[in-house]
Amino acid sequence: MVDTSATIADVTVTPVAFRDPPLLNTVGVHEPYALRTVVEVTTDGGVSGIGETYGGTLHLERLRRAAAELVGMDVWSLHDLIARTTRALGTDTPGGDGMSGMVTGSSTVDRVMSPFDVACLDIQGKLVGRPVSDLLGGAVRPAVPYSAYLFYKWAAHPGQEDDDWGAALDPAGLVEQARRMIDEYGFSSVKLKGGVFPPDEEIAAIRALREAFPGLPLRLDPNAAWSVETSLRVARELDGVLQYLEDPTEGVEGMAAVAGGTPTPLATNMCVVSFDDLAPAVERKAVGIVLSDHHFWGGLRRCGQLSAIADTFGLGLSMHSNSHLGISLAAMTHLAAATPRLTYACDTHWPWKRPDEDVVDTTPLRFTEGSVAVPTAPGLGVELDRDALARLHRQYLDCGLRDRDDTGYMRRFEPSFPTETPRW
Ligand SMILES: O=C([O-])[C@@H](O)[C@@H](O)[C@H](O)[C@@H](O)C(=O)[O-]
Ligand SMILES: [Mg+2]
Repeated sequence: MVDTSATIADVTVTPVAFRDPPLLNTVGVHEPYALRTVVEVTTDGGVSGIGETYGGTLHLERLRRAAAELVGMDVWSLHDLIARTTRALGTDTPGGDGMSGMVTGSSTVDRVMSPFDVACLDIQGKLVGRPVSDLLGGAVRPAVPYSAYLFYKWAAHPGQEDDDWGAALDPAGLVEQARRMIDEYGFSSVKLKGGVFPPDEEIAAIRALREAFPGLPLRLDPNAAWSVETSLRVARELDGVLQYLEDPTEGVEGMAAVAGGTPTPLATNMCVVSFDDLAPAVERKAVGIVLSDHHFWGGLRRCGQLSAIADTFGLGLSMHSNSHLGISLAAMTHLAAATPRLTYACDTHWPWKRPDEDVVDTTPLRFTEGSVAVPTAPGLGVELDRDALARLHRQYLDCGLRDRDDTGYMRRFEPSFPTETPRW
């Protein structure tokens, strides 16, 4: 019999930075670099696996604490991973979610253990010669569809030359952005990050997108920038136009009030972000669709548990994304492929990343007709490029950014940029 036993002998935790365009959202604007952390787990037998997560200071410090606790762990034990991460964190304070204030309240243990779960699955796959999707129950689709993720954006970071995408600050600019993204990637669903301009301007943008792309499902996500009343008004105006409306307003109670007044399904990656949030949301009928995200739901296997709960209570599943690199795209693709309930095209910030900046060779992750084929090589199917990792780590050291701060960056250019919620 093949020996598949493996104990963790070493864990490295490396923060990296990659260039990011000036994408606008309700809390501000993306800074010139997005921060991530790459973890590499190596077994006593010399097999290594990789994972990727947020890059903020507090999160990084927690990852390092957890990493030290994992040496000696059996790579097959999810329960020991949970126990060791919990022990490493002790009674830690909340925060460190790496999402610039847009998602709070996710479980710290789940966030910290997530990249290690991915790395352990990568190792397990290599040990048994099977792709990660097989370890998650098997792929139910050969390729995973992703959605075009539109952002209002400036033409350039202040003081820099215009980037390749140019500005998108009105309906025509967004239609042009969507057209290019669809032409290049083949996406067949479209999401607009809203909460940036007054709701009537964003309604006009959705109408322009509907007219330009008649058959494509459309989603709008203002990251809880609206009151219940505004949300109900927007939902009424866009009745029948949206596939779902994502986080129009804050909190389970607010979302329940909106959900009760519109036939448009509501989705969330803000008010249901941990297992503790599920019961109240189900009880209040606050959301129809949960955007899973293995980075804050505890990794790929914990997302499988989320999917079982969604099955039980009839919740739809979609997938959330932040700015990310290829390790996460591979992990998201394996997970989505092995989650029958996940029937919506997943979010991804991928088109906003420059193709020449990554820590893995991204060839296995090419988009065809808006989808990424599930990698079939053992493990995640992507390998760490150590030179590229060193380059992006150097960029992290040099760029000076240590925590995502969309609001602070915006206020350098618009000192009176508002932070009150709801904004409209
Ligand atoms: O990258 C952004 O600006 C997004 O707004 C992101 O931070 C959100 O977490 C996300 O995409 C969402 O769906 O809420
Ligand atoms: Mg969202």
